[in-house]
Amino acid sequence: MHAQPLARPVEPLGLAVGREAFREGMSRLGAAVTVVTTDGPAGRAGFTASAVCSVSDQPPSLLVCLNRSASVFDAFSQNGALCVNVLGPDHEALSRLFGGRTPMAERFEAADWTASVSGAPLLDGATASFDCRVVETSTFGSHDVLFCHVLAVRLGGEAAGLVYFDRRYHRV
Ligand SMILES: NC(=O)C1=CN([C@@H]2O[C@H](COP(=O)(O)OP(=O)(O)OC[C@H]3O[C@@H](n4cnc5c(N)ncnc54)[C@H](O)[C@@H]3O)[C@@H](O)[C@H]2O)C=CC1
Ligand SMILES: Cc1cc2nc3c(=O)[nH]c(=O)nc-3n(C[C@H](O)[C@H](O)[C@H](O)COP(=O)(O)O)c2cc1C
Repeated sequence: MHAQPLARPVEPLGLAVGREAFREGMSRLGAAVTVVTTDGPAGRAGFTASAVCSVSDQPPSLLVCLNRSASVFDAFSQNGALCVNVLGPDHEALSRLFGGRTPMAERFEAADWTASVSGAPLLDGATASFDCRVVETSTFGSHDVLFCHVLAVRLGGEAAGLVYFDRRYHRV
């Protein structure tokens, strides 16, 4: 048997990777929808986030990617604490509210909240909530990546979720 040559002709892959092609591809990477909240000296704030990821279970940690141009950016970077609230199937309207361009008071009026250990608002009825302290921040492109130590986890009654895929919400 002869070994196959390693080099193969390069085939066209499709769209060149500009912003639009990147977003088109990313629209097919389904993700859980969360509302990330904070409270502290810089005030209460929250935004819808799909760029949330588990990092390590020792120490229990996760990351959140936050656009520096978001109105909530200063509150998050100054408070140093946040809560990741994983949304359930009935939270589509809440996700839209926290998804931008709505005054902060109006966003929070739409649901019930409990203060967590870190001070960040925990969403009552969330599928799961991760109360966190921000321990490290990296700046990359338009976003800051917030590395967080998880201080406490609260589980909701039912393991049901909301996924954002193909620019639409899907109940899981
Ligand atoms: N990671 C992020 O910052 C995300 C931001 N969004 C915001 O919601 C708007 C609507 O999103 P879609 O309906 O999904 O349509 P879209 O065509 O704007 O985005 C498609 C996908 O690209 C990614 N994406 C969008 N904007 C991004 C950004 N600034 N940085 C990194 N990744 C980004 C996300 O995975 C998104 O689901 C976006 O224009 C953006 O403002 C939505 C999802 C993730
Ligand atoms: C489904 C969905 C997912 C989003 N995910 C993120 C995210 O992971 N990171 C981010 O910075 N913004 C994300 N956004 C956009 C923010 O929610 C939005 O910029 C934020 O609410 C601030 O908006 P504002 O500047 O009008 O207050 C997402 C929006 C939607 C609708």
